[in-house]
Amino acid sequence: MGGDVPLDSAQVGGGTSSGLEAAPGSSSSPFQAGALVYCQVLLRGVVRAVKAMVVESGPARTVLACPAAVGIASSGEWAASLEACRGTSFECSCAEAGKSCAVVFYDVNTAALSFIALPGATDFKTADDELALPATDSLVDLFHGEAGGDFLIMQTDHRDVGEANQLYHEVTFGDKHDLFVWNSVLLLPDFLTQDECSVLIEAGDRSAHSGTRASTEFATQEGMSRLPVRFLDLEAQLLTTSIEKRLKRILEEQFPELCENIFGRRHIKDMNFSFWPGEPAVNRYMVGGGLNPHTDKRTFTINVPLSELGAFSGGGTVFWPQGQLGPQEHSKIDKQGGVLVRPCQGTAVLFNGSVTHAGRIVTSGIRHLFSASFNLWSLDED
Ligand SMILES: O=C(O)CCC(=O)C(=O)O
Ligand SMILES: [Fe+2]
Repeated sequence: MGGDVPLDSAQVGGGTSSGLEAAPGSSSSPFQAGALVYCQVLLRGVVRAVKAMVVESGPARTVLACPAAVGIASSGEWAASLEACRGTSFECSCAEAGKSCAVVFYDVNTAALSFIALPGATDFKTADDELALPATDSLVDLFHGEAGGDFLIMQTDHRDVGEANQLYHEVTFGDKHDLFVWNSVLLLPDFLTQDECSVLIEAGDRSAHSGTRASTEFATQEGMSRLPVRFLDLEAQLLTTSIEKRLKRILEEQFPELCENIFGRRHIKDMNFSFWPGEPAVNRYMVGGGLNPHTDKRTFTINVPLSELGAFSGGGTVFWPQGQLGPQEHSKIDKQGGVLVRPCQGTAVLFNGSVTHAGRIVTSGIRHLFSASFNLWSLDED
């Protein structure tokens, strides 16, 4: 099962392009538009070194153009061919007259970039497989024109190449961060298998179609429902019990210090869950559906995207730095800012209950998400 599979990869989502309006080449960013940079990208356990060109740079987030060969296909997998990447890749002209190459745009964490060439980095190429460099002006125009309407996500890793086998990945935001505790979201790739995701999606759909009572707490508008697992069929309920156990096991085995810090003990397998009412749930977002900024008010939240990335557009979870607003001030949030995390199916997204976050509106398709916020308690507590 997913939790027993070695977790050898990780992903980070990018921010919204509109949240990236720092002037190109702004003094707080080391990168200038047009600079060639390198980074590693990760998806489903595969690490790729990538040569990329800066389109817009900012202190925290940078928009990159990458060779289309590292694009993510509509299935959410690496695109094996340009064909598979169609819809997300763009033709642009190259510095050398008369040539063009296909690129994909991504938002990345600026900390993920370096000028140091990475071994085997994927290069920009023309359709005839010749090496070529995109022309900066053409990229900037393309990004603001065709690509700029929506952002694309790069799964990046800003650890050293040698550390690529880490079991989890951390997305940080805000000036200061501390693993899970402050401005930090943890991602566990492949936490659920594809089959497990399907079980929950199908049970959620059956429940939605049969008119089960569903909560719309925090929902932006019609089109979103939270379907409590306790109203789903038995298979989904049993699976959820095993997911709960899997999570405790992984936390205890891989994050003992974190457990001590947040639950007051290193051994948590025997502790009991106290969930937010109506959770665990399968959230179901149809077109127009999303969740307004909120906090989950429990110690710990686990969200797992159940749908494949290609099943919907829009969507993903946006996070805002902590400590800027009081607990009831969500309406003051600049919704254009924030860091978007939009990992692939089955990745567990873990964060603490005081992080403000929102479910970004789905613009096509249907997005399903497993969601549970909880405290842990034990009878032998003082
Ligand atoms: O849709 C999302 O990504 C966020 C879900 C969420 O925040 C919740 O269910 O409380
Ligand atoms: Fe939430």
